[in-house]
Amino acid sequence: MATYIVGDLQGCFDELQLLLQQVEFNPTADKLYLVGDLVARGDQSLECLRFVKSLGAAAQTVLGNHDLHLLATAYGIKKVKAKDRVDALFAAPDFNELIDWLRHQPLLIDCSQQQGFVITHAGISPEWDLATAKQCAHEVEQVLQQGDYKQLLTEMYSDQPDHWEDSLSGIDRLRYSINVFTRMRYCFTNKHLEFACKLPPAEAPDNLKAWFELTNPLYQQTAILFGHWASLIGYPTPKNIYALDTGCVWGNYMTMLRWEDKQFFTQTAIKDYIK
Ligand SMILES: Nc1ncnc2c1ncn2[C@@H]1O[C@H](COP(=O)(O)OP(=O)(O)OP(=O)(O)OP(=O)(O)OC[C@H]2O[C@@H](n3cnc4c(N)ncnc43)[C@H](O)[C@@H]2O)[C@@H](O)[C@H]1O
Repeated sequence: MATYIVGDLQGCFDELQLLLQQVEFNPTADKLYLVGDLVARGDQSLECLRFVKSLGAAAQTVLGNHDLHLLATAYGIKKVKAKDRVDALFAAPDFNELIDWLRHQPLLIDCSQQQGFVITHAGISPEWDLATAKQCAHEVEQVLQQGDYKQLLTEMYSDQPDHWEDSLSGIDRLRYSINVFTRMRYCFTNKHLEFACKLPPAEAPDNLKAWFELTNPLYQQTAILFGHWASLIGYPTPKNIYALDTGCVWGNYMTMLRWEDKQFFTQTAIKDYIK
């Protein structure tokens, strides 16, 4: 049995299949984890969702910002962006089923006890320990799965609050958590979140630090596997920090990590997705 973790798909279904063939993935014995953003911009979001759902217990994903945005568009809260190329998904007979399945996916997968890693789409706040991260993920998942998820998807679009306080409550607390788990890249040195910069660290302003370069004992205690940040490609992250989005949809490649021996497998983009 092997454990594989793959970076952002963003509708790049063929590259995922080629990677799975490369490692001879066996769904009856192996496990596939996904760091989220299964959809948007690539041309096969429908196939990606159907495939991951069809794997059942052999696969598990977290939610990314594009996945949450898809949910918002599916419930009529936001308009579909043409560049997201999700027309085939919206026209599919199993659309509602796929959207319902997606809404029930978590923000955090915790394998720290058994295998020594956790997975989120963007990262874990420099202001959280693991217990707080798990609690915050749980609170958002509860609303998405059983609460007023339409209201949450309506009110999640803001960059505030940009820092954590234990006293945060209501939509502010949920929004901070969503932004950390699905959108974070940079922080100021005081650990406040910054969302505008999407540059690679070498080109970022001096007053910004990648979230994982701030001080948090958690970052040494367990490995953190994440995606989201395509321009991080080639950046030497610290031990324990695994950046798996290598920008397939932007013309680079898709990355899959086999956890047991830490071997990386890659598949170059086979199409020009962003024209
Ligand atoms: N709570 C919330 N608040 C607000 N919005 C929310 C939200 N929840 C969901 N959303 C939604 O999130 C979606 C994405 O936001 P956007 O803001 O539209 O998209 P993005 O930054 O391009 O994000 P992406 O996740 O695609 O990041 P990536 O690193 O691949 O790409 C980032 C950039 O890196 C660049 N890039 C990629 N590879 C690179 C490389 N190798 N070198 C340099 N740059 C590179 C790309 O050109 C690109 O511009 C929107 O639909 C938005 O509505």
